[in-house]
Amino acid sequence: MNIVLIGPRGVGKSGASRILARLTRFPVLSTDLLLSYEHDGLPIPAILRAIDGDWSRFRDLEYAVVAKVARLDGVIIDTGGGVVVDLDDAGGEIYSERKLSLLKRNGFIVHLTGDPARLAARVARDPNRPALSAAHSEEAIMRRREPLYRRAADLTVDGARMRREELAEWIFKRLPGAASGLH
Ligand SMILES: Nc1ncnc2c1ncn2[C@@H]1O[C@H](COP(=O)(O)OP(=O)(O)O)[C@@H](O)[C@H]1O
Ligand SMILES: O=C(O)C1=C[C@@H](OP(=O)(O)O)[C@@H](O)[C@H](O)C1
Ligand SMILES: [Mg+2]
Repeated sequence: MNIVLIGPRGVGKSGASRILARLTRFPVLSTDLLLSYEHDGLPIPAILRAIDGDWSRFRDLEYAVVAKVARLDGVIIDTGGGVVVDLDDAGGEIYSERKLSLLKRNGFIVHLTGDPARLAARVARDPNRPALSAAHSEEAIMRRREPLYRRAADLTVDGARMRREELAEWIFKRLPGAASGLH
């Protein structure tokens, strides 16, 4: 079984993944990093520029990575904040049945949640996070995605409620046996 971290940008998925790796002895695979790996090491903003900012294509590339990584067993999957979405014909974000059904087949989905206003301020300072939309604020996008994360989640926890180590231990205690690294 895998452990899959989902949630908005800046909530602490990557940080929590690293601590969970220590506790479970599972390795971490980041979908964003694997996407970069498959594009000759280009960072995410550069991949987006190379596809002319086409988020629908980005979601297809992300899907291809998810399809591969979800076949592994005994890994922590650190996802990008948009893993729960695909785009409909009008460009609106909808629940990504195709990505989540793959991740859920052999994965325990841990949702980190946090206050969208605080998270939006945190990611605004980070040059490695491309703007998600010219039309909508990061905060509005995070609020709209919240029910999609909840729909996917096996476990939801407020990422800001505890220190990072405490948070990872809180999650670790609630993992099903097969995902705890103890089997
Ligand atoms: N619990 C926390 N308290 C304070 N800062 C945090 C916490 N979790 C993460 N951060 C900081 O927020 C930023 C985003 O964390 P990161 O793990 O990269 O989030 P994500 O992978 O969900 O986008 C980093 O600069 C990190 O140091
Ligand atoms: O929220 C999103 O749609 C995205 C989040 C990013 O990952 P982080 O959540 O690690 O910032 C990255 O996958 C890409 O920029 C798109
Ligand atoms: Mg991350």
